[in-house]
Amino acid sequence: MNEDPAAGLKRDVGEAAARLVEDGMVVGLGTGSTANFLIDALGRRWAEGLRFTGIPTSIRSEERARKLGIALSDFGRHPEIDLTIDGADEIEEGTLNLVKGLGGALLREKIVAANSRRMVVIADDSKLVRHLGSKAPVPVEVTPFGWEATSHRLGAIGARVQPRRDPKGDFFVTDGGNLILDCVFGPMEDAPQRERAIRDIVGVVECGLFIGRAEIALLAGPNGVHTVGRGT
Ligand SMILES: O=C(CO)[C@H](O)[C@H](O)COP(=O)(O)O
Repeated sequence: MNEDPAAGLKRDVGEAAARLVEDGMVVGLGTGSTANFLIDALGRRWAEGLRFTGIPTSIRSEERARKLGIALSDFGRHPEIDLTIDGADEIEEGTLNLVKGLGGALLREKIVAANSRRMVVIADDSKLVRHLGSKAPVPVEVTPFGWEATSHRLGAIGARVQPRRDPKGDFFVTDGGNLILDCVFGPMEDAPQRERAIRDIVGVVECGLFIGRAEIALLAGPNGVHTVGRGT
């Protein structure tokens, strides 16, 4: 198995973010390899006596947190979340707008982020980009019915579209039973408008552009973890 070269940095930032959680909070638990380090660190804090309620953003994160004994609840019972901590595939300098969803959990992640008082994004500093779309495609979750037509419409607004497949070559199916179309737009100077254009297409369930959601980013680099706010 290939070792993730950024694993150490992801661990550092996951552990730093776990220190933001306080007793009594309702906490959105992100998805992905960085969020896994956060969940593991929260599991250790739980064992030491910290008590909070976790709202997982995917079945994978739910299973991981449950194994560590963390109390979980469903979003319907806690529609107001104090703090969500989640990873990202790209973080735009200055705006902290994000591309998310290469891990396939973007719909729940966006619902949880949209209903959180604060969202903190955690990543190694290779995820910081000048413009979203520089390195990552924009994942777009679509209904299985009519996905070809939806794909065509995404192509018409400038995307090079690749349906996501699982390791066996079948369509990747999200926790919500939908498909993902990975859309390459190249570097975008107009991500907010692009998000609206994507979401206007019938058949699109949600898109992996997170505009104005993250309040701060914790970024890990060789010199440690530092905090970046919007506009800096
Ligand atoms: O959006 C996500 C999952 O849907 C992840 O947060 C994103 O893919 C980052 O993952 P990783 O921490 O493994 O690099």
